Amino acid sequence: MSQTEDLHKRLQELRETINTLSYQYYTLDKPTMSDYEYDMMYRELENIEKEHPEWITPDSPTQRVGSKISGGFAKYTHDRPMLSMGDVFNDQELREFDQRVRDDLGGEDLEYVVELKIDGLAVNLIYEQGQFIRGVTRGDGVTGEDVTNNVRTIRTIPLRIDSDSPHMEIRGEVYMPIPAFEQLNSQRRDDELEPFANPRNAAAGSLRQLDPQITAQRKLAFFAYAIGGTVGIDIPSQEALLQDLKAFHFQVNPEYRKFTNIEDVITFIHSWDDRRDTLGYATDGMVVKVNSFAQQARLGNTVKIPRWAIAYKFPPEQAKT
Ligand SMILES: NC(=O)c1cc2c(N)ncc(C(N)=O)c2s1
Repeated sequence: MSQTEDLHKRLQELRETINTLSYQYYTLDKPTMSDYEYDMMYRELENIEKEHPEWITPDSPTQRVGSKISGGFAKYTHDRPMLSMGDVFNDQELREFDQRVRDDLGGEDLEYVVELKIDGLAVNLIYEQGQFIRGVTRGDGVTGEDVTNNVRTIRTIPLRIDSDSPHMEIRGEVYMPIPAFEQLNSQRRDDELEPFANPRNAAAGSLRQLDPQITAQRKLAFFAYAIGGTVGIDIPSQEALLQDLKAFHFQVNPEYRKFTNIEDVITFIHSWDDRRDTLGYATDGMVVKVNSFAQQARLGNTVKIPRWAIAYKFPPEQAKT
């Protein structure tokens, strides 16, 4: 093999290895290499790419932080609308949701998957042949803002996934972990800037920066939880989808559970009443979904919201005295 071919092979090894190390460090929170070794590999990759810019690919870890854009964000229409969700605020309304679902399904057996509702901002990630192509805010559910360069800086979002689907839309929530939020606000107070009111506003403000260098410093993260218009893969249920998203190396919130009746759903929801503030990220409720995608399709959606899911909203947290 020629020296150039050797060098190109080394670049490809470094790119794969560093992406895997980032996944273990940021998504699994299980670093497998010292920072020094990581930095040496990263610098070697940067040096080879400087010598051969023609070898740079969008999924290279050096491509996470792009350049500032001018003139605001382009608009992008989602292939499949990002629906909002009906809200309920008490147990009785959860039981009424369950009754409606069972009536519409003619009394057949069903399962619910219950997930934490992350208090961030919903984004749509588009992958083509496994390559991260575009990140779009939810916007009005039909059209959002193209914030690709900023989404690219989020370390828990893989730049490449192991799928040859020509088009895949992964949906989830960009959020700011509480420690990052508190550190950011402390810095803003030192700089005599207005602190962010809550982690959701901080995440939204950070994702809508025109300069990705600033977004990259805000320590945003992403929980994947849904799939949009997708070509070529057939997933039977929400539980299977969450397992697939995890296999694609997305961060999937681990606090989801599956139940066959609404009383167990209610018990699980209330098990969070006094321990939400131990999570390290902001939540504003729980999402209850019919697990089977076939049953979801039969239940369908109204214009704005699914008939197969409901969001239980936690009561506002008591102001800390
Ligand atoms: N509006 C929506 O459809 C959703 C919003 C959210 C949210 N903020 N966090 C988690 C989930 C989830 N796990 O499904 C959903 S679904």
